[in-house]
Amino acid sequence: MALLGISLIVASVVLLILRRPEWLQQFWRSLYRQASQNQLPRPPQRPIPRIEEPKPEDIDKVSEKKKKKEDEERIAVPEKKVVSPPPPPPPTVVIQENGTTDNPDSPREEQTTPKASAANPSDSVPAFTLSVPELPQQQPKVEEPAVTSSSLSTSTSSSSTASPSMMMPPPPLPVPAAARGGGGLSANLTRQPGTSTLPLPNRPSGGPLPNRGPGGGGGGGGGGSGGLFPPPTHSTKPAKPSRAVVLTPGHSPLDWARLSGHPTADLRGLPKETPYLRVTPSILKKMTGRKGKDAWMVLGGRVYNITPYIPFHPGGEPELLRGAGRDGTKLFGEIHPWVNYEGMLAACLVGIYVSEEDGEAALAAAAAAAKSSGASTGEGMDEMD
Ligand code: HEM
Repeated sequence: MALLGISLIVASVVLLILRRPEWLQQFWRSLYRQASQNQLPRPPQRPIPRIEEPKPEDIDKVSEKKKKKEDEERIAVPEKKVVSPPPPPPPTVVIQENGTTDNPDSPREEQTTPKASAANPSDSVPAFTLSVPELPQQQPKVEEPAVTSSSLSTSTSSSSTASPSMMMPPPPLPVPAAARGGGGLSANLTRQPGTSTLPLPNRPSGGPLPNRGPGGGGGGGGGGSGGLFPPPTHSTKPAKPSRAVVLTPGHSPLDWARLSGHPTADLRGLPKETPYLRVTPSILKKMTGRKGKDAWMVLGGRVYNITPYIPFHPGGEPELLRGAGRDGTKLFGEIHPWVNYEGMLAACLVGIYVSEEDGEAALAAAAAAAKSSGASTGEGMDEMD
């Protein structure tokens, strides 16, 4: 009889575990809540053995027999139920309750395995609420078209926040360029003083520019119709027509480079051993390239014999001789400052340009050198004396 009673008790316990009636789960919940309030970090499986009714260890052994009876009575459940009483889901659910302070719904508790379910979907949006306040701040700044600003959800707000930083400044308006077209002369002038950088980017996209007119460095004559893009120094219509001459064969710039570029080239027109001379103004003014004399020219404080270069000068002999017998530095710079005269005339270097006092000694030395060589330049030097 005792055995039968025990078996009945065990059977009832097992049945309770399997069926999990509603009142039992609520009972467990309340128990676990009390326990969790006492100490928060608590393993979920702790309260289980307390709640269980007094179960002697012997019962486990006997329960196998009683199991068959239960099958006959109610449900056909395999041996799992006795071997391992399933850990009740309520503990895990209770943990969630501590955070949300809400009681879970009863029908959801029927799940055997606890699943993460959004108990309060309305509360799970704090991440979006953070980005929301940024929208009203930046929308007035950007002034975007209606496409992006109309329907902006919280997710797209991040993209909208990135766009203003990437956006370029407002494009140059064509209107001021057109308005500026009226004042033809002011085109070049306005670029230099005030808006130094702004007009430049406008130029390619702004359509026709105002007339460059006679101002600037280039547009000399009728520059009114032309002058779209090139700056004044590179205008399509040069101020003066090209004065370049047709060089005779064998006198191209490349030929001059080949002739004067040789290391041993000596085109000074002086005896080879003659040192660099101190050329005074009185000497220089006689070396004009006329009357059988060489043409000397001062460029940058140095005196060059430009005689051998005459047939190579792209500007022609008359132009080149304009600077002969004098200091042609200024004239040279006015016409073609980009020309590297130092390199081109290195083999033609006679000496340095000095004052009369400083050049007396040099004059005597040069005269002596000229007498010893008897060259044509020697005659010139004699005349200088
Ligand atoms: C100071 C006296 C000089 C005058 C008045 C003079 C004048 C000229 C002129 C009118 C031109 C033609 C420019 C054109 O294409 O329209 C020219 C071109 C040229 N001259 Fe002279 N020149 C002088 C001295 C020199 C000297 C000493 C050299 C050599 C170092 C030289 C080298 C050149 C070169 C290389 C060109 C061609 C430039 C170019 O095409 O860009 N010139 N010169």
